[in-house]
Amino acid sequence: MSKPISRLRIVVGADDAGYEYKESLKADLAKSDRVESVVDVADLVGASDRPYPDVAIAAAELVASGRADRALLVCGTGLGVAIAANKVPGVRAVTAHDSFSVERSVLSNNAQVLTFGQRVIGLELARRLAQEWLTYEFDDASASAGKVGRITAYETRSAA
Ligand SMILES: O=C[C@H](O)[C@H](O)COP(=O)(O)O
Repeated sequence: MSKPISRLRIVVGADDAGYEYKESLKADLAKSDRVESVVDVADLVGASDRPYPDVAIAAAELVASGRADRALLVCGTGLGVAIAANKVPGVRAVTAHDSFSVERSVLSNNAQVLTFGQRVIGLELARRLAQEWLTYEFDDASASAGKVGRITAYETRSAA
């Protein structure tokens, strides 16, 4: 029997360029039986028009501290929120706009943060990719684990 997938605590966030997609994705996540809870960064930082680095770092810090399992972030391209989230130690954030990359972001890279660009992909594709993303769970016993571990080891060395 396969292991049941964990229910996820997800934080969502967007800047002004990603607001509409974030709202739509948040509503989808709230309805998913794979999701335990959804927190919106805007409710934590007190505004929905914060620059993308503020949003991404606040979300990534929730993931890094263990208060959230994953983050789904949206800006114009998805790139700025990924760059900013990746500055938070322990966080692996990717922009992925296709099904295979979304799958591998979890199964190969154990990325906890997925980002989309509202100005890049259609809403229905973003919604579908977010649903697919929920179905993947990293396997600590997989061949990919050692590779991800080397990223973490570098991070630990460089912080010393
Ligand atoms: O990566 C950055 C995002 O796309 C952001 O939403 C827009 O940033 P800009 O206004 O600096 O282009």
